[in-house]
Amino acid sequence: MSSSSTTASSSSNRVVIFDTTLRDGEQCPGATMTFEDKLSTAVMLDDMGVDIIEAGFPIASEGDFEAVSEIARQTKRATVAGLARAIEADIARAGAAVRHAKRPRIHTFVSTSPIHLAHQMRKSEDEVLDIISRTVTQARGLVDDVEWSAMDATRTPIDYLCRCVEAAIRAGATTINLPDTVGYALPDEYRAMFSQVRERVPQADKAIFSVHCHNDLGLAVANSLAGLEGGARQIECTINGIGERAGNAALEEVVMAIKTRGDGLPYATGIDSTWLTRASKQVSAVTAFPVQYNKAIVGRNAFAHESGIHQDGMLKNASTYEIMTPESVGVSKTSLVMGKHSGRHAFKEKLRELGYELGDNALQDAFKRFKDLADRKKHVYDEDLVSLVDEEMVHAHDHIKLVALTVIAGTMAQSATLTLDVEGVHHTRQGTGNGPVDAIFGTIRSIVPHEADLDLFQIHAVTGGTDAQAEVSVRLKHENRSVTARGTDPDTLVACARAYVAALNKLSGRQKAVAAVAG
Ligand SMILES: CC(=O)SCCNC(=O)CCNC(=O)[C@H](O)C(C)(C)COP(=O)(O)OP(=O)(O)OC[C@H]1O[C@@H](n2cnc3c(N)ncnc32)[C@H](O)[C@@H]1OP(=O)(O)O
Ligand SMILES: CC(C)C(=O)C(=O)O
Ligand SMILES: [Mn+2]
Repeated sequence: MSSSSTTASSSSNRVVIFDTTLRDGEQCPGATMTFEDKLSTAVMLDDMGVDIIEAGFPIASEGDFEAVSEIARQTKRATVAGLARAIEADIARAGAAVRHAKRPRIHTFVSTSPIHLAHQMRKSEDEVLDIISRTVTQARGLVDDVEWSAMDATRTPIDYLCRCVEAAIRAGATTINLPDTVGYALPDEYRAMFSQVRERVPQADKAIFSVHCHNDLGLAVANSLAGLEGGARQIECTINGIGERAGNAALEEVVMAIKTRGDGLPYATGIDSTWLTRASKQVSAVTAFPVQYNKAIVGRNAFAHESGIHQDGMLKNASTYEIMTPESVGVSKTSLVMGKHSGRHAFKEKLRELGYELGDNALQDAFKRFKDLADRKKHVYDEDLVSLVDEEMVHAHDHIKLVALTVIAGTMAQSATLTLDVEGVHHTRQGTGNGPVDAIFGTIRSIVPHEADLDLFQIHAVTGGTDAQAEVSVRLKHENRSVTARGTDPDTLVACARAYVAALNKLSGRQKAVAAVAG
């Protein structure tokens, strides 16, 4: 795979894919990822052919700095970028985090719109121009590959935007990103902004122009593609479209639009599209953000046909109702039916069909849980396996584990007796509550005291039937940090306990904050 800065220019049709799942994606409330989640996601992004991985915002926290540094060390092909405000300390920190990468990039940004200059930055236009020159020069002193972004570009008067872009290019920026930070632009406006800036700024052809679109009006993908028509050749996007507020342009949608509509969109990316389903599942698993059923490309229904006329057409010829094949996004026609008599080979093959490739240990653990499930449940559906493997992938490094749970529920009393394994030591407690779920959560809290509040609690069935697995989502909030986690089990109350414990693991992350287990 060739690096972005060497191949993309507005005269080439190669579009650079800049993935910001680990930075802008992680900015959506509750989507916090652990260090291990970030590393495994970065490895996957590298394998699938992403050109640039924005690994985080190194000044934001020690954890983000460590994650960006480790991703920089481990990434084999992609450029690794760290985000920095137009502040000396941010740029130094980003430079230190990415310096071990084969291809390091510093991505620095500053606001340019009158609204942001007046209310957020409280600086004049000239002061910001000066800041751009200083900070881009500083970044170029640290790395050769510097991206500069005009925050809120789409609400910036074009004359001033051109002066800012000119200052950034003169100071050495190699990529110029003009984001639709607030998701306000219409496709034609966004295209025109790129055309005008590229036409008016001297030496604009020295830089690659980049789109970065938010989905507040549901236009993020349409705007990103319109930006290409205006001469941009880098698209900033995220898996499943996660990101600040309504999210960013979805990587899978951008990639498949380009691949499927080569006639109208004469561009190419370096992404191997057969990874898209797996990538979507991995990001959904590590963030615990469900993918909506009708989500384009990767939703559960994206290739499902229910109505008679459509099914009839599909049986005669798939092109009647499918504009791309499921195989092209990594969904194979599933054929194996799994049950309690299935063996490891079939299990492994089935997971491959569903888009998962597990290491030996994870496969063994998942197989054991599958057998347990098959003993308890009449039909093991694909959705059951997906939930089971998602859990396995996410919880391999947990330091708090649910060992046993007994619950008394009903009209007379509600209590929970619970055993947790905390860093290898078993703790058992009994507690009561206002209902069985309250009793379980209270008992967990008494074993592992913590300050976080329960911010969200949701239950839904993974499949139909009264023996369906329950999937429970729990969001915990502590100060300004919130994490979401999922737990599944045929027993709804066990799923509740699993979800709460998973959220606690995520919240304490690597800090082993559970050292304070109640004696
Ligand atoms: C559009 C985007 O997605 S921008 C990226 C947003 N992402 C994040 O904010 C996530 C990570 N952020 C953080 O961890 C924190 O906000 C930090 C560490 C970066 C900064 O924390 P704090 O120093 O406590 O500042 P706080 O977040 O309250 O305020 C932001 C400050 O940065 C300034 N600022 C914002 N953007 C920029 C910029 N691009 N360049 C320079 N200064 C900026 C604001 O004006 C404000 O400065 P002030 O304190 O002088 O008023
Ligand atoms: C930091 C910048 C690129 C951003 O995320 C935005 O403007 O939306
Ligand atoms: Mn953004």
